[in-house]
Amino acid sequence: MTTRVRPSSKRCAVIGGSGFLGRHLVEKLLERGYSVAVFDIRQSYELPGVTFYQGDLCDKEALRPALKDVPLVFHCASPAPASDDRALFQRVNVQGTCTVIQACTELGVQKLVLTSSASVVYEGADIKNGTEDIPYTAKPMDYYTETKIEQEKLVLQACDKEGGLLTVAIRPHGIFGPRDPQLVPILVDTARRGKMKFIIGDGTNLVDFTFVENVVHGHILAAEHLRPESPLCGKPYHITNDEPIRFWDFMSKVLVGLGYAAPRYHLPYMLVYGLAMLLWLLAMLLRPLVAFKPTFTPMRVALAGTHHYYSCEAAKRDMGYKPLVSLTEGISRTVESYPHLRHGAP
Ligand SMILES: NC(=O)C1=CN([C@@H]2O[C@H](COP(=O)(O)OP(=O)(O)OC[C@H]3O[C@@H](n4cnc5c(N)ncnc54)[C@H](OP(=O)(O)O)[C@@H]3O)[C@@H](O)[C@H]2O)C=CC1
Ligand SMILES: CC(C)=CCC[C@@H](C)[C@H]1CC[C@H]2C3=C(CC[C@]12C)[C@@]1(C)CCC(=O)C[C@@H]1CC3
Repeated sequence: MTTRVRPSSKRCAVIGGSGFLGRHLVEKLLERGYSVAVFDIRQSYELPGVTFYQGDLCDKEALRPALKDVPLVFHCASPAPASDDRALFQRVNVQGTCTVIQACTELGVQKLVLTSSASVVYEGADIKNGTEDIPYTAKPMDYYTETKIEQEKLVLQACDKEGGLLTVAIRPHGIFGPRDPQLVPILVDTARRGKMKFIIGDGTNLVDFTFVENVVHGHILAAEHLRPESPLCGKPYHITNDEPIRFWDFMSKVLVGLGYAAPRYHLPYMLVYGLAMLLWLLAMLLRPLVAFKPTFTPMRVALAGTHHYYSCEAAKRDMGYKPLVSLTEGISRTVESYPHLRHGAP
């Protein structure tokens, strides 16, 4: 007779645990007494309490050892949104997520928490205090969003309350914090190239930026409240700082905090959006001859010039979520963590 090891409830796996959010999640889980298996295509650190498994999540055989005897799996791996490689997004976010679900089911994992994105409902028009019942956009603005929608559907549909895998999706928005490879580095790079002088539109559009530790808190609460009888089963939840801020005020606070000038001059939104569309078409047409990646993509211009903030009332109600770190504190901790990106730093 074979005896199956009963997975310890303080064991979990983090797929994408080498990334920005993943590593913060791993650190908090360790603090809370979990032992963690990290599965990622690259290893970026070593920590006591973490077992590292390197591999591609599309490869079930590579995944299996990381998920064996683990009751709880967090899936926060994805190619970076800045990539415009449709085949890669399709392979990793869609096929790879099917593989993750299959592996979890075959290995008897009890809970799967997916990091989705609030952008699954965003199509370039204003969203004010959006709730989770807004339908998925039928017109995703990039391949990243297109495949995040498919990924979220797959995970939520896999939820089986009758003794099978339980699933939930967390939808963060505008994650920022120490070690973020995207937001602050893109902003500083744009400023260093002298392109952060302009505000797109009238500058009053409100947006959610969410400090990474609040996103981590939302993930852990979701995992701990996910039970067959709980309302979380098969549902998506927005996790934000619950403090929408003007996009350009946020950018200015970070820039000024790092010693750069805040943008001052206004440009009409439709003009910049039109130019970004033209540039994008040009990039497509010239792709066989020259590869260039415009900074001002239509998606980015839309994000910079429209309202997009979301309600996190459902997370408060169903899992007792409350942001732990305010926007002001989050911005100052973030700015302090980037001495090498300060104005004048070598
Ligand atoms: N950052 C944000 O503002 C937001 C992020 N999200 C979601 O949060 C999650 C985490 O994002 P973030 O931490 O910013 O991203 P990161 O790119 O920092 O982390 C993702 C990690 O997954 C790894 N990875 C990519 N492809 C594979 C693969 N095929 N197999 C195994 N590992 C892989 C990446 O490796 P490598 O770096 O080598 O590609 C990286 O280590 C993502 O799902 C993202 O969609 C949602 C909303 C907002
Ligand atoms: C709220 C949210 C979803 C943020 C996600 C992160 C990125 C999409 C942004 C981080 C830095 C932003 C940025 C721009 C667009 C959106 C970001 C890339 C601009 C390119 C918008 C146009 C400009 O004038 C320069 C901006 C630099 C920073």
